[in-house]
Amino acid sequence: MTSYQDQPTMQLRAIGSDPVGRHRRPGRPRPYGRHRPKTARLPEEYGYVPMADAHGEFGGDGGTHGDGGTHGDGGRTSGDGSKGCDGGESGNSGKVGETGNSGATGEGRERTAPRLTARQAFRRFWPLTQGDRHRLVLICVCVIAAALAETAAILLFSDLTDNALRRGSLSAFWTPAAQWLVVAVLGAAVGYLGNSLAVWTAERFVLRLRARVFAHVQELPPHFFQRHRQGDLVERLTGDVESIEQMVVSGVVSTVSAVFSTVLFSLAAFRLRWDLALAAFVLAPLFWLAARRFSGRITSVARDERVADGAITSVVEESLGNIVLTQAYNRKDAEERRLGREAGAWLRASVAGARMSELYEQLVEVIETLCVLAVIGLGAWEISQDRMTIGQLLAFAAFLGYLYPPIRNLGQLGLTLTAATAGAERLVEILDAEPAVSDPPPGAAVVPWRVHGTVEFDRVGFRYPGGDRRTLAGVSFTARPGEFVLITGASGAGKSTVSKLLTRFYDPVEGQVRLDGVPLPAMPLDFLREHVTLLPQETLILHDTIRENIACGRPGAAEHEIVQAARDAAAHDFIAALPEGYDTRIDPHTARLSGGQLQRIAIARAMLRDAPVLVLDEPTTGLDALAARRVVRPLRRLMSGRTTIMITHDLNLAPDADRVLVLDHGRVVETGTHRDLLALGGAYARLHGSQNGSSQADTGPRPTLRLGPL
Ligand SMILES: Nc1ncnc2c1ncn2[C@@H]1O[C@H](COP(=O)(O)OP(=O)(O)OP(=O)(O)O)[C@@H](O)[C@H]1O
Repeated sequence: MTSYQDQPTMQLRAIGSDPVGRHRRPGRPRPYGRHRPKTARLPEEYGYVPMADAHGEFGGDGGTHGDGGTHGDGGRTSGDGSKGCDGGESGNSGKVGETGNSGATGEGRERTAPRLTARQAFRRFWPLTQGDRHRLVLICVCVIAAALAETAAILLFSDLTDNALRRGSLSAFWTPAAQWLVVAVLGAAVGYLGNSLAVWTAERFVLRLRARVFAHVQELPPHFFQRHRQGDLVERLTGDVESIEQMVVSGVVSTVSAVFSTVLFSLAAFRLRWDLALAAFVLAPLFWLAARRFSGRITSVARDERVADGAITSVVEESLGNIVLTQAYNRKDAEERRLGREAGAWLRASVAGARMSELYEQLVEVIETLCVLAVIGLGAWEISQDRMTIGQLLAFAAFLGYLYPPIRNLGQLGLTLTAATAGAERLVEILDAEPAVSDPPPGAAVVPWRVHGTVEFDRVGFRYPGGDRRTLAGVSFTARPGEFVLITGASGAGKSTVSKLLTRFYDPVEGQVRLDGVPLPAMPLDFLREHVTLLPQETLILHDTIRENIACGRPGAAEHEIVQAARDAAAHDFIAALPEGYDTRIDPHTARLSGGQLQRIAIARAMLRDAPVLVLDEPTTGLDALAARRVVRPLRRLMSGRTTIMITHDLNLAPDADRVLVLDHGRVVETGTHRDLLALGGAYARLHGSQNGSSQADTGPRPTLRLGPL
């Protein structure tokens, strides 16, 4: 019979992940979906736990010393607490179970994500492992080989203690010692290979998933972004994406590891002492029951925490984006309270999660103690019957230190998976959001042609998705190549909506919009947007150099073309005067350039694009009179020879228009030239009069935007 005299002295690596964190190092993610550190994962997360952790569950070190995970959590909780919530908040930190609603209490935090089971979430994201499945298979082979090596080492250790140590025979030492060494080297080799591959595969999965979600987000219509806070979307693209990796790649590897380790270690246990092994297994289902009991609550806390993470990012992002408003209106305290509220919700969810994790840990600890007591009880009886020595019993008890972690991990893995579904739900919500428009099916698109620039709106009606009323109804007009059509009307009349239909952010629900007689949905989106340039109300600036900001109008443009576009936009002089010239980095909130200067950079970009149709949405909004005057000249150059649809309240530009359209509650109520409409004395005359402080008095031209020679 095999016997053990002492603890194993060799550092065996127990295989199997430990997702709930008994062996967790500080900073390692908890199972209920707190997002992972941004660095590469620790090898243990793929199923390889170093001896320092595996040791001591039942061995001399005892469980308390191996409790790095607890300290890790503690450190993190306090560290995150400093994010902005005061210590007093922790007094509210919920009891376990009380946090179900905690994440939904803060302002603007909605839970709109669909509910998924872990299985549905897994099925949804598993296809993304395509291309890396052969690596996953190889990782699993490594995991199994490592478990085999571990088992062999356990058996060789028993051989050594039985034959070399107990009998005190050195000659019986050499063969098992050499075999053990070979097994250890092989185990190290597959461990290295498996871990390296696992990190590579997991990171590739994260990369692929993020790219996929990001690509999808970029196709979503404007109303999606109006309904979701930007910070929350950022959180989904970072933290949630990473939590899904835990479910898919690490989840599969950890499951294979735990299952094989459990089976192999169990076989080894039965081989060593079948009666003690039976006693050890009798209470094992309790691990599974404990995990089941906790899974629902952990998912709920995980959801709260993901939502709270998104809310914190949103508040920080919104506050910093609105820093002028904050400072000018003394809103510093209000913003701090806002962040404090969100951070408080996060703290409650986080602390509840940590407590639940800890509760589960301690329960598992008690179950393990019960199992060990069952083994010791049976062993005591065996010893009293002279069928066993105390050394053998202690050796078997030490062996349980290797046997229980993978069994326990099987239960914990369930928790990790259910927790990761919280992140999956939030990503599925994005992925299921439909783009408002799509390219024509392959083969159905019209053949690209040389666009002349005739724009037609033919009885166009439109309602925003989810909107309760029509924004546009029966809108018809035509702008021929080179014509300048000005659209005006009261605020909310539907003017900007016209620009969104013309650039196909949405399709009309009635009627058609056509370019050169071709309905917009019949041409590829890229083709349309190459030929219709939008200069929206807010100046669009990339976080990049001025050169790149202009060049993105036509990627690949030569330097002299960029400079010429800047000259035409009256931007070259102030750009050249900057110390770094065209290499000056700017961003949307840049203080180095004025609003008018940024607008001229946007005009230079449009110049370079050289599209036959131009849509200008309030091109001078937000600029003072001087800046607006400086922008008008380059605008004249830009508009020259192009079909221009200008949306504006500023009727100073109207005398130059070939046609003026007046929109009211989504309908065209008047159309004609500036002079005709003033003479008509209707809606246009009233708008014009209110702008100029007189009614119908001024019928003369206001030569601000003459499209004559440049
Ligand atoms: N994403 C949206 N979902 C629902 N309704 C919307 C959406 N965007 C705009 N609307 C509504 O459509 C109507 C027309 O909006 P639009 O922006 O076209 O008006 P506008 O004439 O350009 O106004 P302004 O001159 O103030 O810019 C408004 O009542 C607005 O509330």
